[in-house]
Amino acid sequence: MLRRLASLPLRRPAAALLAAGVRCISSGSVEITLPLNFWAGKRRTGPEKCSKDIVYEPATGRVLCQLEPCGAVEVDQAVKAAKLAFGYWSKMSGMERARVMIEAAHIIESKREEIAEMEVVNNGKSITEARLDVDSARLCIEYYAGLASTLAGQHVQLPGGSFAYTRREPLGVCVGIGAWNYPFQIAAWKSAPALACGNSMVFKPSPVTPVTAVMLAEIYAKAGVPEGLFNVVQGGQETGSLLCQHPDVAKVSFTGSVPTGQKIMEMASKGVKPVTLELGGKSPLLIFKDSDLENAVRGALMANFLSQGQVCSNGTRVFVQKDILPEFVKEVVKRTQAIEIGDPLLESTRMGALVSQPHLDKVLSFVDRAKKEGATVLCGGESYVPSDPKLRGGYYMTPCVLGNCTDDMTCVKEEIFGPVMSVLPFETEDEVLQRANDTSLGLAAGVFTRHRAGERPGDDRVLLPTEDCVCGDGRCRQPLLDHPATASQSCALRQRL
Ligand SMILES: NC(=O)C1=CN([C@@H]2O[C@H](COP(=O)(O)OP(=O)(O)OC[C@H]3O[C@@H](n4cnc5c(N)ncnc54)[C@H](O)[C@@H]3O)[C@@H](O)[C@H]2O)C=CC1
Repeated sequence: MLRRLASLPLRRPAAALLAAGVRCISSGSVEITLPLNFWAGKRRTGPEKCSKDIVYEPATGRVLCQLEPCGAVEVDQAVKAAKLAFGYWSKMSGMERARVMIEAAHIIESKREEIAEMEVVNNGKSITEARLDVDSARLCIEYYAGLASTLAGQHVQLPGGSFAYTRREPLGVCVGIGAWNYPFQIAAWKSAPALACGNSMVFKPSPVTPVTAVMLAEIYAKAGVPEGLFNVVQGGQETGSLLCQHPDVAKVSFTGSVPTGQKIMEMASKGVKPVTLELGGKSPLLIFKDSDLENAVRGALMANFLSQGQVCSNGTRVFVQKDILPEFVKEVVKRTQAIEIGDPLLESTRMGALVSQPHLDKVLSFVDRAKKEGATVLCGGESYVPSDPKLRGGYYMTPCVLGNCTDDMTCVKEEIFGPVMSVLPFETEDEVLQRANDTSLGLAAGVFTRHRAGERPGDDRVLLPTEDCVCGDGRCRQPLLDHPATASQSCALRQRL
């Protein structure tokens, strides 16, 4: 199938690829020469005199493009454009805004493959995952478009026939700062709620993955947002700081690491600006002996190896009840070793490249440290060189399962942000809850069991019932919908049945 990238010149002519019957883009074939900044409705070049950052293609290690980090002048131009657009957009009704956003969602749908391919080229994740990221971005825009026309204030009756009312007003120019693991999706997740409420946005992607946010800017423009409503400025720490400190910025929404989040909160506090921070995690996954092992194994693989393990909410501390530990570990290792690593643009690939060479080195150094601290590498944890010569410079590693882990090890305490699973045995529920919660990076959590808490065999703790049971036994905790007993039957009868 031929897919032509409208905005991104290809190194190899599309016709040649079409003749060969392959997709238009292949790893190693893309070079980006168009400017990656976007404000006031157009792509813009960065400052003339600046030291350029090199952006690499993770699958091959090739140079993809050069980034011109924006300075104070460019940041100011983008914020001014956003301020102007805010004047128009904020006066539109929610329904009018929703119409434009729905149009943007349709355009994303029609360009799904094109966007997903560019995400793969810039980020290194597999094409099957990148397509889902694009879908999630579109769904988010659709969802907030749906909310736009429901935003309303309140009317409050006061004594003596007086009344008060509240209005929901947009803040103004919002800044979005994104991480590199979900570049397109983060840009959509930040802009959709802001735009739905009548705000405008200046978005700064990670300098490692600058490419697809500007595609979103073009999509919004094509959908009909006012010029300057969604802008993209490229750069790293300095550009980000300039945005956070700009006096015309009303709010900052950030996704990234905890240390950067702390700095952003500090900067925003000087201007008394609200912030939304989505930061790192070291989340627990609890696998009880009564769980469906097949489900639990699949869950653990997904919670550790999706996007090469570069997911903030990954369940990287996998606590497994001792009784099933050998069986669980055997199955997890077998399936981890079977994960197909390679060219992220191939449909068969399950794990692509990590985002950069420094990040790969960092993840591998965590594995080394784990070994020194007494963990056992049950599989993987090594750099990997695919057989395809064009991929030899890419940033690949074999997914790793670490056994013999203890709670005090670095691999268990710190966010690795790579394909490294730490397996930890446990005996009782109370023990595992205490250990799972003993972290300053508790972003998410997962549990595999066939019983809800309080229902596990041998667990006599009383839980507040969520639904009334029809059987008349006050101690019954069976949820109504699952209950096989009728109103005339007792729980004892149900148990005998
Ligand atoms: N909770 C969540 O939803 C998510 C959290 N993350 C977290 O992000 C981290 C990985 O992403 P990275 O890009 O390496 O994080 P990072 O914190 O290094 O950078 C994130 C963004 O902040 C910018 N930045 C850096 N210093 C700044 C400063 N002083 N002022 C303003 N902006 C600045 C960067 O240029 C980049 O755009 C991980 O810790 C991960 O857990 C990633 C995705 C989702």
